[in-house]
Order: sequence, then structure tokens, then C-alpha cells
Amino acid sequence: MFPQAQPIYPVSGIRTIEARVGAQAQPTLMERAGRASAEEAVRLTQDRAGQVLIACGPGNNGGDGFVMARRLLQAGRPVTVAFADDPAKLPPDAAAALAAWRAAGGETVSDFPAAPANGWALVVDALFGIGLRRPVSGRYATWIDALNAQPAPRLAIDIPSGLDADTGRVLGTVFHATATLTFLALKPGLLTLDGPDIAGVVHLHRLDIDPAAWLAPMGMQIQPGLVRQLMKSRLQNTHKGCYGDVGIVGGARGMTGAALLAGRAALKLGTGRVLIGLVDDAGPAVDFNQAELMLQRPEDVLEQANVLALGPGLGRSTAAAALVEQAARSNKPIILDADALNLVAASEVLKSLIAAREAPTLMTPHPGEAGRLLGTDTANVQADRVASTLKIAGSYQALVVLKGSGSVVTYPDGRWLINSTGHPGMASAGMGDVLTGLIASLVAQGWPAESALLAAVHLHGAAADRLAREGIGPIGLTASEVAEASRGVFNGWIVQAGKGR
Ligand SMILES: NC(=O)C1=CN([C@@H]2O[C@H](COP(=O)(O)OP(=O)(O)OC[C@H]3O[C@@H](n4cnc5c(N)ncnc54)[C@H](OP(=O)(O)O)[C@@H]3O)[C@@H](O)[C@H]2O)[C@@H](O)CC1
Ligand SMILES: [K+]
Repeated sequence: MFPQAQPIYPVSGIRTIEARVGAQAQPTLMERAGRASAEEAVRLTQDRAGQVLIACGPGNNGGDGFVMARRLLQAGRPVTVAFADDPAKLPPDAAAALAAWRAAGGETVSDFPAAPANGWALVVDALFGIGLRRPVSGRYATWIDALNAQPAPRLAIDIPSGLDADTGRVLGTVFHATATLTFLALKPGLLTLDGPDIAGVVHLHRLDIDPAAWLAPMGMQIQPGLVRQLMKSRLQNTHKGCYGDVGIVGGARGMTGAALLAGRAALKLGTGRVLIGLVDDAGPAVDFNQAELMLQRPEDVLEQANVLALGPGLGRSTAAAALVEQAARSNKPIILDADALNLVAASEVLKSLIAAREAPTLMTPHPGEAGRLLGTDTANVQADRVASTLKIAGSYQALVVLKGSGSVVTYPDGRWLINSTGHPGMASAGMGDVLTGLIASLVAQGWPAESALLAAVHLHGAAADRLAREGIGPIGLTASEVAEASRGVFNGWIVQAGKGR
């Protein structure tokens, strides 16, 4: 769908690829995975002498661990393998891997081993991979706790045990990896919800297979390469009329700042003109810190602007609902955020108006707003962020970003992407308003809505990442700073894409 993006597959997709590649692949996929794991272990332990501990589970993830152990032993590295299950119950490839480990002179211990005097050089979690089906408890939970307690780097094979590969939810006890080596393709659970906190640095090893050649990508990761290919140059012979009029409608009493932040972000990303319609009639007539913004009556903004963003500080008054309705009835692209989403969620009329629109509708809910849009609660949304976002996109025929750890972007045709930028310093007031302004700006500058949404989401996180590298954040990062930094990052991308002037 986007040629330069990294594909993501849920477990069902990985299983399909595995079945299509077939058992006849030589070397076997498990042999490739185990070898790649051993190479990763060598890389991670280069300056650490001592034993590698590999904890192996009852399925093929454990099989990867046995192959890894044999490869390390053959390379002269001391390895301890802990395995407490019944060898007779191992799936065939894993049983063969255990036999090969033993044939190479390897042994297994069935109790969690005490650390050597100088500690483990590396501990490896080969307990459960994508076959995890229920919360981890009992002996395996105890083992995971023990692995987590070791003062050593922690490598997860394929996915940390206890992390749901499809959703990023923790099932019972989870292995806290410093690094994860995942096979064939990225899985959603590594990239969203708790995955990014738990998986550490994620490396992908494709096992010499191009997954997209076996199964069309089911999702995509939003990465710099993908966004760079969307960049455009500006012609010399243009004027502000070529770069659109964004209209921001929001800013009820006490929340003026939200609308101004969205407006400033839109301005700094290159919008021709930014109009702001404050719902509060006692609000300011000018933004003295950003005099370029045109503060007008909300009704006039809805008329004049060609892209409308509603929500920042909007409130839920009857007047606000009427403005959302007027925008929904227009044939202009609209971006709905914050209270505009809450108003839609509370009104059957607005719901059907939105779903029937021909011009693009973009929605930017956080999990709470997403819950309201779906008539459910935050926990349900977070239980499967990709599925929830797809549901909103389908029911409202909208392009949707579900904000949070690993923002999920979906389109009404069922395509989905997970963003790779951003950090927890962005959990602060006004960040969403800035994102809304960035999206509106790109749409107003003529970007197709689907590219505008994914690029703005990526940019928002990339700007925050750059600031954090400079010590401005993660903690204490402000939304205004992100709006400002987005400009620099975006201009940099244009130059990198060879589209600068
Ligand atoms: N796909 C590929 O192309 C490749 C896959 N490869 C590797 O295979 C891995 C997938 O292997 P897999 O399917 O055997 O599943 P895996 O994760 O080892 O666990 C299944 C076992 O765990 C058990 N079990 C589950 N939950 C449990 C719990 N909470 N507590 C206790 N037990 C629990 C479950 O028991 P059951 O539910 O059947 O009773 C079953 O015995 C994959 O992640 C990758 O590492 C690579 O070799 C090469 C390429
Ligand atoms: K694992």
C-alpha cells in the first residue's frame, strides 16, 4: 500500500506466511531463527564475558532457544539452558532442536539456575512467542520474574513472553526485554500499548524471507522513509493562495489557548492563511504572540476556510454542536478533535451526517474519546487498539488516528498503520491541539487526506523526539515547543527528500 513502509502482521498473518513458506524451507525457519538469535547474543555480549542463560518454553519459541544454544556452544560460548517441560510434548521442530542440542553435548536444567559468581552475560527469554494464549502464571511466571531480576541484558526471542503479539497487552507476568529479536515481520503488539515499554530495542530478522511476497502486508509502520517519499517541493511562482486557508473552530471560555495552539501549528507548517473562530465571544480579537492568525467569528471561519478543524477547546455547548453540524454539512475536508468528537458521539444526527459525507473526515481521538465514539469504554478500546481504530474508521467512514503509545492510523477501506515516533513527554496539555493544526495544514496545502494524516502524526512525534534529544523533554516538553520544532523537522525532511529549494 505504501511501498517504502515496513509491513506489520498480526499472528494470523505470520501463521499464513509460515504455512505458505512451508516446512520444506531449508534451512528450516527455526534453524534460521536460532542462528539469528545466537548472532544477536554475540553482538550483545561482546564486552561481557560469562555464561548466557536461555530459558526455553514448551513450543517452537523454546525450539528457537535450543537452536540458539547449540550455535553459541559451537561458537565456544558457555550456555546454560533451562527447560522444565515434557520433551515428549514439544512440537516436532522444537523436539528436533532439543535433540540436536543434546547431540552437540548440551544439557538442560529443569530448575531455574543460580547465577554464576560473575553473573550472566545475557539472559534470553525463549519461553513463549506468538503462541501465547493465556495469562502466564505458575512456574513460568516465577521464571519470568527471576529473569527480570538478573543484572544482565535481557533478550526476548520473537516477542517478550507475556506480551500479546496482536495487541501489546500484558497477559499475566511479562519479560521486560532490553532487546527483542523478532522474526519475519513486525507484530502490532511490539509497537503499540505496552509493547514499546516492554520490548526494548526491537530488531527485525526476516529469516531471508520477504513476507510481502507471501502475503500482502496487513498493516504498515510509519517510518521516516515512508514520510520522506511524500514530500513535495514548492514552486517559486506561487503565493499564499496556493497553500490553503485553515479554519480552526474552538476556544470556548477558559480554553482559548487550545484553538490558538492549533492555529499556530498550522501556520508554522506552511498554511497560506489560518483563521480562528473562537466560540467564546469575549475572547481576544488578536493573538499578540502570533499576529498572523486571523481571529474571526466561528460562522465566518466555517464559510471562508477551505479546510476546517473543529474541537480544540470547543466545549460541548449547543452553539458548539451547531458549528460541528454546519461543518459536517459542508463539502470541505474536516478534522474533528476533542469535544467535536464528544459531540458527534452524543448525537445520532451528527453520526449519520458524518458517515454520509463525501469530502474527507479525519478524526483524532484519544482512547477515551474513541470509547465514546464506539459506545464503549477506554479499557475496551485499549484492549485492541488496531481493531478499535478500524471500527471507528468503518462506522464513521473517516480517516482516524487513535493517539497514545504507538498511535494507530486507519482508513475506511481497512488499511492501518502504526507510528514509530513520539515519547511519554507528549502526554501534556495542548499536544493534541498541535497535531490537529499540523494535519489541517497539510490537507489545506493539497496533500491527500490519507498522506496528510500519517505524515502529521509522524512529524508530531519526530519533533518531540528531536526536542528530547536536545534536552527539551521528554519531561516538561510543551505543545508550543513541538509546534515550533515541527517546522524545523519538516523543512529538514524536504531537503532530505531532495525537494528543497
Ligand atoms: N512463525 C514462524 O514463522 C516462525 C516461528 N518461530 C518461532 O515459533 C514461535 C511460535 O511457536 P508456537 O506456535 O509453538 O508457540 P509458542 O509461542 O512457542 O508457545 C506455544 C506453547 O506455549 C503453550 N502456552 C501458551 N500460552 C501459555 C501460557 N500462558 N502458559 C503456559 N503455556 C502456554 C502452548 O500450550 P497450549 O496452549 O497448546 O496448551 C504451547 O505449548 C514464534 O514465536 C517463533 O519464536 C521460529 O521458529 C521460526 C519462524
Ligand atoms: K519469547
